[in-house]
Amino acid sequence: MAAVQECFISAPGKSILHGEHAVVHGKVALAVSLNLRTYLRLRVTSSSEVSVSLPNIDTFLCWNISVLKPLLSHCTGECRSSTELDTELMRKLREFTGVSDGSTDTRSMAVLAFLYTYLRVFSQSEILPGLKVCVWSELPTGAGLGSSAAYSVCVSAGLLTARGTISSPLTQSQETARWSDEELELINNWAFQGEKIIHGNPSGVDNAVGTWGGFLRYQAGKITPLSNVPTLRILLTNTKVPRSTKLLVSGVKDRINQYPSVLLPVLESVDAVSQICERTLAEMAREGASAKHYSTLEDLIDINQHHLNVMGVGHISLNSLCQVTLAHGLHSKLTGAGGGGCAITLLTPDHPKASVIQKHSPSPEVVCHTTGFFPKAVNITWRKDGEDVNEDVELRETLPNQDGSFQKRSILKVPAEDLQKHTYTCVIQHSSLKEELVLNVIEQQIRGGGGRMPIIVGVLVALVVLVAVVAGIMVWKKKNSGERRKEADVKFSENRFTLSNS
Ligand SMILES: Nc1ncnc2c1ncn2[C@@H]1O[C@H](COP(=O)(O)OP(=O)(O)O)[C@@H](O)[C@H]1O
Ligand SMILES: C[C@@](O)(CCOP(=O)(O)O)CC(=O)O
Repeated sequence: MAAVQECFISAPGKSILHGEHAVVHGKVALAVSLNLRTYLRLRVTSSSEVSVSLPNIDTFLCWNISVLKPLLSHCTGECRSSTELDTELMRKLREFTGVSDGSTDTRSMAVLAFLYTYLRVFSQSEILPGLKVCVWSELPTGAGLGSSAAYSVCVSAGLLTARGTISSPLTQSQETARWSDEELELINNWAFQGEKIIHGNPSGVDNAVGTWGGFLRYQAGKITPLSNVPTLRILLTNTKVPRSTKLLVSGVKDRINQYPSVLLPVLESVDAVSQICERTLAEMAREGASAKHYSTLEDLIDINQHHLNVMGVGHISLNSLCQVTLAHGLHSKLTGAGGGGCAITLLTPDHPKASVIQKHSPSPEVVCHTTGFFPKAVNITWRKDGEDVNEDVELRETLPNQDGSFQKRSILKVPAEDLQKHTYTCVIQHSSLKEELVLNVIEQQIRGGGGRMPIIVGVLVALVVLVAVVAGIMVWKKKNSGERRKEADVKFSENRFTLSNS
């Protein structure tokens, strides 16, 4: 396979709905990719140096290839295996970089993971190539959103592409291209090694989401994409309390060893939480979301948050976040390794607020406008003296609001005299309403259910990183690309490359 000289790759972060920590011990986790990504630009150079820029962690390093080559002296035959960590290479790298075994230092971990992958991927090639690599991210580092996995996925995909082990997926005429499942699996395996270096004992769920994207069920290495899921609104809040995944994961292990009879049933219970959640989401997608479904999801969040506290990965900042949201009727839990970092809050359906407006120019018409509702599905119809009106109706597209709710309008063309002679009503049906919302045109009412969400969003806004719509594949947004697109040749969006010439 021909190696490429230059590539631009990105991988998403993730949020775990349920199953963090338990997944390290073979239980089920449910996780979803975020529209926050890590980016890598790699260039093969004719120089004898490998230079790495990691601006998020203030790290800019350069090595001469002649000092790296001896680190591979033990490598013969099987040295390119992507499934097992080469402990001898790790020992040499620790000696070379001066990083101790128990270190959790951000820069050291990132550099070790990069050098390890570089040396192993190119261990069987004639020469170690000169490279210029830059990795940067929209994800907060060490906040539970899988920044280390997104980093490892980008590094693995970039180096494997440069080595020619996986194909360059783009041709000149293509805007998007996909790696094959085999190639994605290879990227994922190598990324898992990177995760082992950074985390110590990862389950593999983070790199799986970073590689495949979308909504996944993960258990003991088995990755199952879940497509039959409803759209949920999840508020993601960063407590900004720093913590180390590596220490938290090993702390849970110690606790299990100390109190197996207490902790093992807790892990079983978390497993059951993930499974009930999965079934509930499938039911919501199949039958439509009901208040009972939401109540189940809220119960599961509360139960799991208690379990995570029992595992010893809670934090006072997370407890107060849960209390603040609960005071407004909303349920939260930590996401990722905990000990600080991020939490998720399930936002509940919102009632539509509605109004009708009469317009006389350019032609007489009435506009029925409804906004602030969630989920997206809504029905707006018109009635004349109680009978449905289907003619002269222009139904506009449902549009998103900034807070994740939606708005929609319907326009009825009707002569002014008809409005005097007949009773026209606009009727709104939405799953959050017990009864349909009926607005009389002449009264020009402004009505609607009282939404509590604006208050909540206001309360949390200082902490909010992102309001994520969590379901299905999160497509990379062009409008957010700004400066990045100018540099972009190739993007890796979930499991796709996207060519960007602008
Ligand atoms: N943008 C980045 N540049 C370099 N290294 C990164 C970057 N993002 C993450 N990392 C590496 O991943 C580590 C964070 O991993 P971890 O503690 O598991 O947190 P997270 O929950 O964000 O994955 C950092 O210490 C660093 O080594
Ligand atoms: C705690 C754990 O379940 C998730 C860790 O996620 P993060 O590194 O905090 O983003 C560990 C793992 O699954 O490897």
